[in-house]
Amino acid sequence: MSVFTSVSREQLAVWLEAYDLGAPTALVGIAEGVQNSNFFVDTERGRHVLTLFERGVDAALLPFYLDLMAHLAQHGIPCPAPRPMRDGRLLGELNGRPAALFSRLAGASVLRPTPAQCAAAGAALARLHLAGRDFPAPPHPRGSDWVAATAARLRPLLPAADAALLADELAAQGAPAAALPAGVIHADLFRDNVLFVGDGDAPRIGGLLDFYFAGRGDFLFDLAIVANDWCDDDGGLDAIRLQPLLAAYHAARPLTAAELAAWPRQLRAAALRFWLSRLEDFHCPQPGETVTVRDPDAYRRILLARRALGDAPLRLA
Ligand SMILES: Nc1ncnc2c1ncn2[C@@H]1O[C@H](COP(=O)(O)OP(=O)(O)OP(=O)(O)O)[C@@H](O)[C@H]1O
Ligand SMILES: N[C@@H](CCO)C(=O)O
Repeated sequence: MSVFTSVSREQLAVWLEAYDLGAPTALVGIAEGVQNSNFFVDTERGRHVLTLFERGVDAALLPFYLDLMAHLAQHGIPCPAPRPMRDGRLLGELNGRPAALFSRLAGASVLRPTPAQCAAAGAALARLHLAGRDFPAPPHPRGSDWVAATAARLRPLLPAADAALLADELAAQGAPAAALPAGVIHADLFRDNVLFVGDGDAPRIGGLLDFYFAGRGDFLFDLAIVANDWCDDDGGLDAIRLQPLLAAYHAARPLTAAELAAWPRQLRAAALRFWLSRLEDFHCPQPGETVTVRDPDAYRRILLARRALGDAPLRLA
């Protein structure tokens, strides 16, 4: 279920008067998604997606997210482009929620990506990093401060073995060994946030969605998030999918020696971040938040498997 706040055709028609897009011709709630309320909206002048932002998204950061998506779209990244109102505003309010209208993108997400789709995702991530490199951004909201605070809050709630694993991993992460190339990162580019068109052997990316964890961060952390989700094989990393992902990323933005050395640790940092957020959603659900809890144990398994890989630098084939 992903329409948490409903919108009537009458409300939509009034709201659309602020835009230069004509009257609405269709309004359909979107079933996918677990955080915001999304609708396909057609008007006399185009096809759009309407998003009502629910409580899980930090409303203070919405102007940044919308400006970022506008910037990336202008630089050729296939992300939803916010539609400006007649007076230039990107963000409005509908039915008591902050709301925005976006370009409707083509394609569908895939649960089992092919090697070619992994390569397309790697290239798209590198292009996103290059396009957002100089865009002013606050730190992404799930960085080291959030990790430390969330770990401290969760530790008393966890079984002893999990609390020990958490403490050990935090100690192992420690301070970064070297500054890594940084800029705007997506920070949540899971498979369900990428739309593909074309078949699995000749894919084209139709859309990169859901920028609501974006901010400034290490590019390698973003790549590790993608590798952990796209290339996981029951905890292990599947080389058949990982190699094309990394090679395509590297071809568009070559990884530095410091990044190759930091890879094992970033895989663990990325696994830890999602283990913690899933544990937080499970143990400390926020009143009024709509987020569906995803399995924390999947990321506990991924963290354990990445720890078992050791510290050898990444070697690109
Ligand atoms: N601009 C767009 N063009 C086409 N489809 C879109 C667009 N934005 C969203 N969608 C569709 O809506 C679905 C839900 O969107 P999204 O993933 O942003 O949901 P959410 O609830 O906001 O976030 P989450 O990823 O946390 O579930 C997507 O899977 C996709 O099918
Ligand atoms: N991608 C996240 C949820 C949405 O941020 C997860 O799988 O835990």
